[in-house]
Formats: sequence, structure tokens, C-alpha cells
Amino acid sequence: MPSLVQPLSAFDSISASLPLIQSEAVDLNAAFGRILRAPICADRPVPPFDRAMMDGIAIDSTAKLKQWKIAGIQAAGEPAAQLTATDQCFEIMTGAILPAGCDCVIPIEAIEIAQGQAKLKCEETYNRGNFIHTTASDHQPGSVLVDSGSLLRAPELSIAASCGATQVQVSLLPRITLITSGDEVVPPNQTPLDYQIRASHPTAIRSIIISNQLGTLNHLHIADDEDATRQAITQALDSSDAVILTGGVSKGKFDYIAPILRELAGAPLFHGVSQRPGKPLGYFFRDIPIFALPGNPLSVMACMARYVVPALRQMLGAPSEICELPLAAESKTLPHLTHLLAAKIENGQIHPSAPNNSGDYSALLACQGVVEMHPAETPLAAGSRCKFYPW
Ligand SMILES: Nc1nc2c(c(=O)[nH]1)N[C@H]1C(S)=C(S)[C@@H](COP(=O)(O)OP(=O)(O)OC[C@H]3O[C@@H](n4cnc5c(N)ncnc54)[C@H](O)[C@@H]3O)O[C@H]1N2
Ligand code: MOO
Repeated sequence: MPSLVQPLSAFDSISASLPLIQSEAVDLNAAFGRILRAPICADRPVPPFDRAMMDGIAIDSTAKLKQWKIAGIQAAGEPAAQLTATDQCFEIMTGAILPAGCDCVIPIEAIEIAQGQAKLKCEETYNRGNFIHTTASDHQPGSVLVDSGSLLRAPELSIAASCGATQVQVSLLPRITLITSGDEVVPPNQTPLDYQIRASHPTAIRSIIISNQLGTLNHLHIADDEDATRQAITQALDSSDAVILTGGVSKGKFDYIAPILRELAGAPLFHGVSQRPGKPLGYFFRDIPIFALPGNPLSVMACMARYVVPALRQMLGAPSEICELPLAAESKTLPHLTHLLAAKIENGQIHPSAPNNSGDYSALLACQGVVEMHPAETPLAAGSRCKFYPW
């Protein structure tokens, strides 16, 4: 393994190599959680007509009257009526278009209606424009309402629906191939022998990918075997938009992954990062990004949060979710390595969860990502601001 690179320059190398994934049109109802790639623009003025904001009466305010004869009803969903005399009014419903000749809505609570007349209660006043949501007062036609790069959730999708955007252009979901490795690893539904363990990485990685809608995941497990490794990687490179491998990247005699990646994809952009956990992390690129994660469970989670999730977000054109928050309590640092600790966010503060070692996955419980602490000789004081990378 060549000399270690700093986490920041490791991510910079990844970032500089990444292609932007193509986009596709999808139905509005299938677009939740996807990343918008063409802006959604107002197809009409917003609001499209002078809209009554209250149930009440619509009047012409210029005559300054206190009583009006009810000329009819202006219901929502009906074309605009026409006021023909200033001493007349229309009963109007919220959402209705303002009748022509009217310039003010008085809410029902401010009037008394009897014998075909609406009368202003004595303490009430009104002004021109009251309770009218004026045409185009929010947006002109053609203005961008939802920017490209937005994550589509309820607010964005409801705006799209209101603009008649029944199809939206979104980033394709990258086809991600996960290759896990190790002769000691058996599927969770199998009873392990004394020297075996159950696989946890596929479940962890699938959860991260699916919960963030970062792609579709195809998983295969390979034995510590050179030919099987070569075959699996060759196949993955031909059929994926990104490849994630776990295990087999340190210095063991059966750690075939890095040499075979080198053979198939050329020299890594880096192999070895000045961090714990996740020191043996490797990154290769052959048309698509290839992440070789160290096999320890905490390394997998830390590298997913710190590198893979931000990289996949970048490929999707999605907004970053990395944030900077204060530490809730004093926290241990490492003198020479960046410390990536699983952590929870509570009340806007980072609560790191210190593991016994990078195989101690119980330390991950309820954590939402990792906090990055730069190398230091002394602990970081409570309140120190650190970057938090969610998974
Ligand atoms: N001589 C050295 N040895 C090691 C070094 C080193 O620098 N010099 N680095 C250590 C560090 S740090 C790490 S991290 C590990 C990473 O090694 P590998 O990427 O080769 O990972 P493996 O040895 O294959 O596995 C590590 C650990 O994780 C378990 N594992 C693997 N796959 C799964 C899975 N799918 N689900 C759950 N657990 C899994 C595996 O059984 C091992 O216990 O290397 C150190 N060694
Ligand atoms: O860096 Mo390893 O990832 O300590 O466990």
C-alpha cells in the first residue's frame, strides 16, 4: 500500500473523477425521493386568477358603502360573475375567482346577512384588495419554482402537480454492484461454523443505498479466490454505474481485490487513507467509480458515510447532506490519523459513540452517520464544531 492520503484529498480525487449520471422522465407519482434534473416552471401565473382568500362577500370598495344588495353567488370553480352596480355584492367562497367589477372581499364574520342584504357589522372596516390573492402575485409564468438538483418530496411534488408537470426529468438510479468477499463469511440465514461469521455488510450497504434512494443494488459474494475475484469484477465493471467491494484490501495473503482491480482498472487514485477506521480504503476508476472498502464493519460504515454516499449524491446531482455541528461532549482524537466515529445527532449536537475496535459493530446502534475529527494530540473540547456525514 503506497503512502496514505488525507481524507480531504481522497474525496477530492473521487469527486474529480465522477461522471454525472444520465436522466430519465418518470411519472410524478413515481418520482418521490428522486433528484430533479430539469427545473419545474410555472405554466401559468401563480395564482392564475384573482382568488378569494375568505368566504364572505365580494364588493366594489370605491363607493365606501356599509350595506349591499346580494346579486348572486360566486362559487369556486365557476367563471367570474359581473358586478353591475356598486351597491351590490356577490356572496363568494374561498378559492373562487373574484367577480369582475369587485376589488375587495369581506369575510363572513364581519357582516350580517338578512333579507337579501349584506350589512357590515358596525366595528368592521375594509380596504381595496383585502383577502384577494392577486393574479401572479407569487410568480410570473415561466418562473422556476423547483430548481434542478432538488430532492423531490411532498413540497416539490405538489408544486410540480400544480404546474401540470405529470412527468418529471430525474436522475437515473445508478446500478450499483456490491461485491463482498471472504471465505469466513456466510449468509445470515446460514448457521456459521466456529471459524465463520454471518455477513452484515450487504444488509448495511443495501439499507444505506435504499433509504437514500442512491441507486439499485445487485449483490454477489465471492470467495477469497483469484479467478472468482477477477470474474466478478469483470462482470460488475460491464454492468454497473458504480461498484462497491468490501474486504480483502489490506495486506493478507488472500487479499486479491486490490491487485485484480489494478489489473482490470489500472492504478488506484489512492489506496490507503490517513484515517481510522477505514485506513486501507482504495479507490479505482474505469469509466465508473470503484470503491474498495476495508472489511471491518465500522470501516464499511465510516467509508460509506464519508466517501461513498457523498460520491453517489454527486453522481445523481443531489444536494449534499454533510453538515457541521458542535460536539456534545469532549471527545478523544487520534494523534496522527483522522478519527471517523459513528455518532448520533441530538438537539443539534453530535454525540460520538466510541467502539472497542473497528469490528465492534454494536457501537453503531442508533447512530446516523460519522463525525470527522482531525488528528490532534489533545481531545476536542465540547462545543468544537465538526463535520458530520450521514449514512
Ligand atoms: N498487516 C496488516 N493487517 C491489517 C492492516 C494493515 O494495515 N496491516 N489493516 C487492518 C485494517 S485497518 C483493516 S480495516 C482490515 C481490513 O482488511 P480487509 O479489507 O482485507 O478486510 P478483511 O480482512 O476481508 O475483513 C476484515 C474483517 O471484517 C470481516 N468481514 C468481512 N466481510 C464481512 C461481511 N460481509 N460482513 C461482516 N463482516 C465481514 C472479516 O471477517 C474480518 O474480521 O485489515 C487489518 N489488517
Ligand atoms: O482502519 Mo481499519 O478500518 O482500523 O479497521
